[in-house]
Amino acid sequence: MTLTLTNIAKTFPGGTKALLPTDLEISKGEIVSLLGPSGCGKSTLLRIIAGLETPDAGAKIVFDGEDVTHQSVETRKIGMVFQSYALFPNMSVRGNIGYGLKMQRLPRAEIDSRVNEVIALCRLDAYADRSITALSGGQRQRVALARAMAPRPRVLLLDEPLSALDAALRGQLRDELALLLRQFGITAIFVTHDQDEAMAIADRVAVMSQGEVAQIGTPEVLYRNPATGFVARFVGDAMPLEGRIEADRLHLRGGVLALPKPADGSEVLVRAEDIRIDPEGPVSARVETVTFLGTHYRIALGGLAEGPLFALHTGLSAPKPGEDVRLSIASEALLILPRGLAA
Ligand SMILES: Nc1ncnc2c1ncn2[C@@H]1O[C@H](COP(=O)(O)OP(=O)(O)OP(=O)(O)O)[C@@H](O)[C@H]1O
Repeated sequence: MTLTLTNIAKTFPGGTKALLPTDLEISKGEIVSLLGPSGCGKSTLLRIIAGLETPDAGAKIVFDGEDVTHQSVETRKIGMVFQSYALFPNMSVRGNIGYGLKMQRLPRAEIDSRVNEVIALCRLDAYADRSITALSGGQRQRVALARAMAPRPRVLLLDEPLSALDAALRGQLRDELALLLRQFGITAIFVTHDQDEAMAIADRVAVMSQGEVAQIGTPEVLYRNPATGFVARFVGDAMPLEGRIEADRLHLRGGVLALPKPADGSEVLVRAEDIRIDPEGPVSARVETVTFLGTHYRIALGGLAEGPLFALHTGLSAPKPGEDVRLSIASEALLILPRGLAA
């Protein structure tokens, strides 16, 4: 299903502008993530698509050429998965998945066949007759997904579906969810505030800030070509380099860096993986802390900015806290961007 959103805005009573006029086009089978900090309006946008919230006048929501702007939640034929799962604890897995189909009064045989189909797809065969209370968080999440998919929705909406899980399980389920959504081939919109999750699951990510889509693109485009300092910070944790810009030179406390182009009035940012500890480097800094993380060391460098700047360092050894080191940053790795509106 293709989803076309035009001029979607939301002003809550009292005047809070949760969402400024937004346009978005999502292709058939595409998975789009709405990514942004708390309060940026992502849930509001999702709830408007679902029909749980009414947009301001002038909005248009079209599902495959059909205007659904004024349709109720039920007639939109969407599937939803929430953080809390909202499963019925006293029912079995099978009972939960079939519940919506029963409400639709589908014939028994049809219900059974659809329930079996999603149980197999979500690899829940071994748990089908268990009660929900006898499942792990990850298994419950798969049941919630299976239940949302059983009525064959036109679009699947997911609101922070992994946020109730612990960190290790989240990582595993993130990849699993990405795979399942693609197997379903369904158009899906996924709300999260976690950049790794958005990048792992979505074909395109819409980065939101203060009620607006700051940038939409593939994870690679957002990472390599962020449009603003805000997007660069949010996707890939770019850090601002505080210094004085004079044409194509950035004067830092510890030295001068060459910029790829004149940057007066812009913001210069860098990512931890692009800072090299290099005895020949043009900038000096002091090592504050060193954290060994297995694949690399994470080094906090002081004396460059107000707060520390982090560098990822690979190799068999690392400098020690208190040592003075020299750094280099390839000029093409520096991000020169308009100052982010929501820094
Ligand atoms: N029912 C409401 N009445 C008034 N203001 C609301 C209502 N719901 C949300 N808001 C406000 O609208 C803005 C956007 O909220 P929304 O829930 O869409 O943000 P979000 O990006 O999903 O945040 P979170 O990640 O914290 O859920 C916030 O400032 C919020 O306080």
